[in-house]
Amino acid sequence: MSREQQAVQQARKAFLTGRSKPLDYRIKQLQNLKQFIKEKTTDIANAMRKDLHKTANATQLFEILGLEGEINLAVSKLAEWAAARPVNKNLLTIADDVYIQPEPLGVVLVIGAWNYPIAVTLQPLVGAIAAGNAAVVKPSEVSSHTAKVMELLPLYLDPEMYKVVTGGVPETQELLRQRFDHIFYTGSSTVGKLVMEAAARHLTPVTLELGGKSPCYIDKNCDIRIACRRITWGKYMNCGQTCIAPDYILCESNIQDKVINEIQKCIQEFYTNDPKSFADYGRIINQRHFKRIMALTEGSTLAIGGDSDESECYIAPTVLRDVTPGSKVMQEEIFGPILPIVIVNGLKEAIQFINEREKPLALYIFSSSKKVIKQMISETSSGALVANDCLVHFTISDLPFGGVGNSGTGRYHGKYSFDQLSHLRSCLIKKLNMEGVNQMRYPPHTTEKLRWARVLLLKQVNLARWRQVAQVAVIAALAAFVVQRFLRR
Ligand SMILES: NC(=O)c1ccc[n+]([C@@H]2O[C@H](COP(=O)([O-])OP(=O)(O)OC[C@H]3O[C@@H](n4cnc5c(N)ncnc54)[C@H](O)[C@@H]3O)[C@@H](O)[C@H]2O)c1
Ligand SMILES: CC(C)=CCC/C(C)=C/CC/C(C)=C/C=O
Repeated sequence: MSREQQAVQQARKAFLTGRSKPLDYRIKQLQNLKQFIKEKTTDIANAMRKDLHKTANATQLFEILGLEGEINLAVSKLAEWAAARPVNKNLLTIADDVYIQPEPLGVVLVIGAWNYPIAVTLQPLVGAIAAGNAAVVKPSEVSSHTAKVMELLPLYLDPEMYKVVTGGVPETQELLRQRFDHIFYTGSSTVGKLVMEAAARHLTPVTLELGGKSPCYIDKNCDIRIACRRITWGKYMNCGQTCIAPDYILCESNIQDKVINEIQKCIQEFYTNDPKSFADYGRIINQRHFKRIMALTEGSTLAIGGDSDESECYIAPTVLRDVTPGSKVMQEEIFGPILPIVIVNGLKEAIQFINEREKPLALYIFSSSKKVIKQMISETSSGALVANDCLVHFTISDLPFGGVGNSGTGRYHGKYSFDQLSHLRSCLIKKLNMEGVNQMRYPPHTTEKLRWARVLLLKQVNLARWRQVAQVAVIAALAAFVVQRFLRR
């Protein structure tokens, strides 16, 4: 039996004991997860520096804070999320208990990516634990140092219920041959398709947190200085290796020079004149990606940056101007510090440009006009839309985070993680009395019964607005009528 098979079997066995169901157990595991990130702060920071040249503070700010917030929220809201959820009823079921009962799915496979390895691997795990599942966690082998730290997780969590399997493509493929109750994958759309294919063999539902090109439209009617500050931050953070980084700028030709000028000033302000020796400027994860990104710049005109050093996987913050839609850099997600500017002739053309391509994970618009922002919202589709800023939607636990179409399927963060990794079971508990009310659904199906069925089924009842007494009165009246109509014949 392979190591992967063993891990899944043990996790399933642990799940079947039922011990992950009580909320106290889940809360304890979530607290232990928090203890892990607290006690391993230095190990995580060191690993992140080795993998991605991130400073300890950047790791705290962009990975740990969000994870901590998600854990705190899950701990404080778990009782509410896990409770039965009463629903509105129709008159036919007014006397019944009708509610949604969230229940654990079983064993969840979490496959993480390398760019924010802690955030994108452990935030889904928070949802899996909160929802009462067992989990097998597969950190990305590409961020190998951080993966090594995550191997220590079972020292903090129930080691039979939560497994960490490290390894590369063969190990992931072996995992994907196993049967899971949900697969939560973060990574590229190409591998996302393979994950979905493997999941389909077991009819396993998937969440796919993918990527793609996230456009950024700058309207001429906007404070270009402020817009460029926020775009520069969102683009060059983690050396452009952020799933929701603005991939390219769309703007009119008459503001292009100003945009370039303002971005140049911000690069200097944020990363100094020498980003290569500046601690808060990152590195490309490996030479394969370095070569891929450098090749994307071929055939386009350089406006800012362009320096690189393969031995250090360093690529300077770079802007390309007057980029054509057919250029290499516009054919795939850049996932690096290259920012192309594509010229469009106003909002309408920008919208058309966006709609002719895959639905993005994030769409950014900078404008002082509410009307322009509204038009962008109503005439396009994307996982998220942010106006006049970049990335910050990721920090709001009440916003579902996820893509649409090619950028992903499913969503998470906060209660969305809990729901995504739960089965929302429909429950209807009827009593064995009041049989008279049911006459209208039994044969023979007369026209008169159908008339009653229309009333009983189509009339929605909002229980919150009804008092107990009113309910009883309606039930009594209905029962009396039906008994009189059908049973006395
Ligand atoms: N939507 C999000 O939340 C989010 C977050 C981070 C990254 N991303 C996207 O991820 C992409 C970058 O990540 P990546 O794909 O380079 O990460 P990656 O190479 O680390 O792959 C992700 C995971 O898939 C596994 N994998 C890779 N190839 C495989 C194969 N052939 N078969 C089975 N498993 C395989 C890896 O082991 C890893 O655990 C970008 O497109 C980015 O936008 C999305
Ligand atoms: C701390 C603030 C203001 C914002 C954080 C935004 C951020 C780091 C987003 C990255 C989200 C993420 C894990 C993307 C995956 O590629």
